Amino acid sequence: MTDLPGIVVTGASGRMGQMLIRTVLDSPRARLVGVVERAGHDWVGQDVGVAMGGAPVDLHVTDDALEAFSRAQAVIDFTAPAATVEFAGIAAQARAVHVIGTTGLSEDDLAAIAAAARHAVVVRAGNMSLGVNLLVQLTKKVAAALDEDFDIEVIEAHHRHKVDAPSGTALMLGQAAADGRGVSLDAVSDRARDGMTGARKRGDIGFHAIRGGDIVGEHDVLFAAEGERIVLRHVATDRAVFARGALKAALWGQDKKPGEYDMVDVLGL
Ligand SMILES: NC(=O)c1ccc[n+]([C@@H]2O[C@H](COP(=O)([O-])OP(=O)(O)OC[C@H]3O[C@@H](n4cnc5c(N)ncnc54)[C@H](O)[C@@H]3O)[C@@H](O)[C@H]2O)c1
Ligand SMILES: O=C(O)C1=N[C@H](C(=O)O)CCC1
Repeated sequence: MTDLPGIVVTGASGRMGQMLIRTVLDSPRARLVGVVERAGHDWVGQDVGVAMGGAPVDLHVTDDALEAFSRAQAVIDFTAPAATVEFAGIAAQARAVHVIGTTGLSEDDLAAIAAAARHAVVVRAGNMSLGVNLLVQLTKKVAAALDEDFDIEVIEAHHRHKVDAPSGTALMLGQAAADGRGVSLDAVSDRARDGMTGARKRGDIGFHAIRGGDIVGEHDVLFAAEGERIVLRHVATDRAVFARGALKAALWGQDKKPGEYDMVDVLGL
């Protein structure tokens, strides 16, 4: 039992944090050795089982990431960009696999994570579900097969609390479409249409973000031409799909060399 990889979950009280804690506690392949929340949060110091509204699990929420990570083989982190950058440095110091689900990371954030990945395994993906990572591969193939007579638009929908747009998943899908076409996403990305925009530019990849209610995550990649269109769609109805993927990544990373990996590597797609 004690040989099972020890996992720390950060952002314990969050939507994903709670889902991850349940997933690790229920897993026969890993043990939960720490749960981290931001300093000042009222969960800090509480038994996490009780804080989540259930029975005690004899594990208390801490704001001391350094101490928690030092006892872990992997850290699963779905928090916020500033926290994730800080955790990347601490996980690298502890030589723990850092599984990053956090989205909305800037170029500077990504550079800091790349620096940490020189010393430890980092697995990062804007979406950890099997379905979306398959959709990424399909998007690349369809984009490669079609020419610019097909306009590509990525449409995503999420719950009202989401703070970043386009979603990490939408950016993965847009990147896959651009890769399939052999173009730079930065050069063709069209993210904001409002007012007298002029006609659509041939070759652009458009992004649209819907926010409302409790939508878990929905993504369409639309290929629209004269007389026909193709829609590739993924609908997540349960955050468990992201948590299962993240735990798989944490276990997969145990015997890998330091470096940056994604879910395509983990799933062997
Ligand atoms: N990659 C994926 O598959 C995937 C899936 C779902 C969500 N996400 C991303 O995960 C992130 C979190 O999503 P959520 O819906 O759970 O958000 P949330 O707001 O419910 O949870 C974030 C948690 O992180 C905590 N936090 C913030 N700063 C912290 C710090 N310094 N130390 C410790 N904890 C800290 C917050 O207190 C909060 O509990 C977002 O970026 C979201 O886009 C990714
Ligand atoms: O709920 C969120 O926030 C989600 N974020 C990821 C994204 O930005 O794509 C994955 C889906 C859910």
